[in-house]
Amino acid sequence: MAQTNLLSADPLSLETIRGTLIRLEETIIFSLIERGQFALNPTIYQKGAVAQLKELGFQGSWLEWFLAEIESFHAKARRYTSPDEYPFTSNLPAPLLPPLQFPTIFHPNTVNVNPTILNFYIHFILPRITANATQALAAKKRAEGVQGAAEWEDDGNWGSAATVDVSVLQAISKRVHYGKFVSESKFRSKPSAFIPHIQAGNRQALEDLITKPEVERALLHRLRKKASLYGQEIGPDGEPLVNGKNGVNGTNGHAENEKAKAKIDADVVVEIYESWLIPLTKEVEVDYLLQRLDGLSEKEIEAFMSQPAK
Ligand SMILES: C=C(O[C@@H]1C=C(C(=O)O)C=C[C@H]1O)C(=O)O
Repeated sequence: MAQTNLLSADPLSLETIRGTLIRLEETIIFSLIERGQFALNPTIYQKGAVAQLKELGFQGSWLEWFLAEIESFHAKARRYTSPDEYPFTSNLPAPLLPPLQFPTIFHPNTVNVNPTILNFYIHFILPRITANATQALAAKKRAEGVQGAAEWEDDGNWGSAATVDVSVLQAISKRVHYGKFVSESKFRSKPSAFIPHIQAGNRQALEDLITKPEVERALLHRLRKKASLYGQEIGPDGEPLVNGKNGVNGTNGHAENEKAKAKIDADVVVEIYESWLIPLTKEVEVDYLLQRLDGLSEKEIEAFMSQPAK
């Protein structure tokens, strides 16, 4: 399955959309594994903390500078002209190439939760996925006589860490904003189920309508399996590394602290989805539905109301 359903025969097929969301799980898990190699390096995320950027006249953080530079280049290469990608940077340059003709899929809307995604990435996701590398750096610093806040500064990988941060943020943004495809698909399948709640501004009723607990349960179960599998350390002999009873790596012991050998903690991946990605996706679904009737005439709404369920 591709990472986008725009090129499929029916971009609003719920099955195709869900297939794309499933495919994005690999992208997100592997980019989180990549970022987990480096320590937190908190200075990267502090606005105005890097003197060299201030000398350039840039007042944001190291990460915001990476986002601005990378997304500006991507915009010139015609990225962000498709309905499934949302930049974190505003005022991007125009594309060098003429825009591709994508099908009109969404009703005009202003839904964009990237500021929230950036916020929870920095304050919730990063500390969790960099915990092992940060703890190892702090131990190394203490061995060198450094104590306190300075223990966490830094492993020097500001460029590599921020480059991966941008990849993670773009993958999470695509995944969360796919909620618009889901909502448009569900709306078109039975407009009359949604219209009264949209007209009443009833967020809870709309969220209850779009929520599919069985899909979420299957997703979290699948995600734990994927994160456990992809997070395994494989030894030179091609066998998974686990901590033996004597604490020595090997293939003959019990996995006493499997997490110590995993590249990523499967519980953390599940928590990220359960606490943030799924709720935010549903927020996008509801926000989009609340704008779905904007600009429509009474006659157009009545036509939707009389449309039989698909
Ligand atoms: C994305 C959908 O809508 C909701 C959001 C989901 C998610 O974020 O993974 C899963 C199921 C639904 O509760 C869907 O129905 O597939």
